[in-house]
Amino acid sequence: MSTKKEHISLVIVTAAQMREIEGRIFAAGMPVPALMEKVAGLIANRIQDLSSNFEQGRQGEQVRISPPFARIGILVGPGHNGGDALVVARELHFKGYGVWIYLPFVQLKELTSQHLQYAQSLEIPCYQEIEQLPDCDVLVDGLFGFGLERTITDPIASAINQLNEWNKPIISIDLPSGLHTDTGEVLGTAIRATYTLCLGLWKQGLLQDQALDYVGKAELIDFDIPWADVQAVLQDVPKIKRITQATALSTLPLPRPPVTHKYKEGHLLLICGSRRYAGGAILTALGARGSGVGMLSIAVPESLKQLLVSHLPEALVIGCPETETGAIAQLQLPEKTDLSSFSAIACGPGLTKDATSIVEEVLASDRPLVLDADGLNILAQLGTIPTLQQRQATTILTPHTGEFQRLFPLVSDAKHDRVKAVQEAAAQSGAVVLLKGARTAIANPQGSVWINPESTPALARGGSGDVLTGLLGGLLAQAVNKEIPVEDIVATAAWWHAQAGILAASERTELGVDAFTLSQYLLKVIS
Ligand SMILES: NC(=O)C1=CN([C@@H]2O[C@H](COP(=O)(O)OP(=O)(O)OC[C@H]3O[C@@H](n4cnc5c(N)ncnc54)[C@H](OP(=O)(O)O)[C@@H]3O)[C@@H](O)[C@H]2O)[C@@H](O)CC1
Ligand SMILES: Nc1ncnc2c1ncn2[C@@H]1O[C@H](COP(=O)(O)OP(=O)(O)O)[C@@H](O)[C@H]1O
Ligand SMILES: [K+]
Repeated sequence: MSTKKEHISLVIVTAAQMREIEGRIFAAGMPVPALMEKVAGLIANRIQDLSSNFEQGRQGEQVRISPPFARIGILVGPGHNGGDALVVARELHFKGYGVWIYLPFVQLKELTSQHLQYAQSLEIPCYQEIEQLPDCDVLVDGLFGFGLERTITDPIASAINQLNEWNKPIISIDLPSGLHTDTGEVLGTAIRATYTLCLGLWKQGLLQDQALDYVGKAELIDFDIPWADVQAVLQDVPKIKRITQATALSTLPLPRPPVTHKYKEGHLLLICGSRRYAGGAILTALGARGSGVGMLSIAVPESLKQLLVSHLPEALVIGCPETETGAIAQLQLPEKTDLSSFSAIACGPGLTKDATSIVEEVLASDRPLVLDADGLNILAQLGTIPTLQQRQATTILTPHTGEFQRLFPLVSDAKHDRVKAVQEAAAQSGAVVLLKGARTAIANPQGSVWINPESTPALARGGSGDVLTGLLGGLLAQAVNKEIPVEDIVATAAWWHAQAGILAASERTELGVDAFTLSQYLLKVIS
């Protein structure tokens, strides 16, 4: 992959940014029709590749969907998304497919109207009513792209609902029609795509959790947007980027220097577990082990010590005095050790809310700190923003949506726009915030955001977050004294964790990825 292509695959844009980039290309002399022709030609080729893979059983037989058998329905909207679709219709017609157009609009943009006129001159049938569209093998959705700003109403809304009910493969051009380009919100109703061919640059809405039921498998159609134009538009605004394998691997502590020792490779202190939640401590520790951290110390209630030692013989397990309820009552570190002895601290999984004083103690330390689970619930009780304002060192918070709402009740709704919510939370708290979900989003206080674009619902399972906390803590400890931005390390952990889930699910199904198994797949991702 060329450097430019690598850069392009990282970028995430809003509709306004895309329009500005597009405007620069046109202002530089690229004719609008030429760009549409180029883009739609690429889409038509990709649809040809994809549609040959859709097989449909008819009376028990398997039929390959390729010319001259294939019947393709093209859904055309009034703007340039519809223009793209009409060029695709024409190209597929010439390739020998049976093509039918559904176009429920009268007012079209000029270029779209010209393409319609030509398609009609080729005698490609065109219908205004969805009922008239013959039975098709595949539908191509060019109703709306990034120009959609208003809620879709009838009759288009009913037509979209009906198209979804047909259960045919649908390939959406740019984004599934009906999704808000930035938030991924459904504007009334939306096409449920099998594939989404995103044009030029990734649109932010495609990476928001609420869009995922509609997006299907998403891929980027690169049409050679000049990098200078992307930079010119994006340089002054907070950068929102996709985590890729290349970005994630670039911050891994590999290769190790030949001359080193265990403390140089990071010393992580985990503080986790209670009598009630013993397993969470083991899973967090296994995540930390997976990170390769040089030295691992684990503070647990005394009654869990033997259990932890038997699972992690390499770790230094610190048994602490416990409360009546079996939570850690006091951090009793070994002689000559205090919190400043550690490269990083990860605190929270399985603590219960009875460990408030422990969380206060780590918050008061000058060490980089990951807070998760009960660590976050306790922070919320202490008062997130005023408490974090006292901290000088790095803090990383790793909430799921429920924890996020408890931590940041005044931040805008994380269900509506996760990217905006995580940006606001990081800006207000000064922490790096990782908002868990199907598309985990990570923000730093300056507004930079990483989004993890690939994961698996196999991870929606108790304990998988504990593995992430340990893994992240281990990577953070190894990065101490290295000049890697903290949010990049957090992004690497999120990517690694998700990839382990994907790999495990591919070998064991989505039901086979318990948190222990997940921890065992971490190494396989990078080896
Ligand atoms: N960027 C690039 O580099 C390239 C972009 N390209 C393509 O252009 C697409 C963007 O095109 P676009 O700007 O024409 O907008 P698009 O998404 O087709 O829809 C807007 C139309 O819908 C209408 N409309 C809106 N809401 C509505 C509603 N609720 N119900 C009914 N109507 C509604 C709205 O009408 P109006 O608001 O004026 O009434 C307007 O006419 C982009 O996604 C990509 O496919 C490529 O060709 C080349 C490279
Ligand atoms: N639908 C999903 N798709 C992908 N990843 C998911 C999904 N649901 C949850 N996850 C991931 O699984 C992990 C769950 O963490 P968390 O909610 O803290 O669980 P626990 O506290 O039980 O360990 C997070 O990393 C989250 O991003
Ligand atoms: K579309």
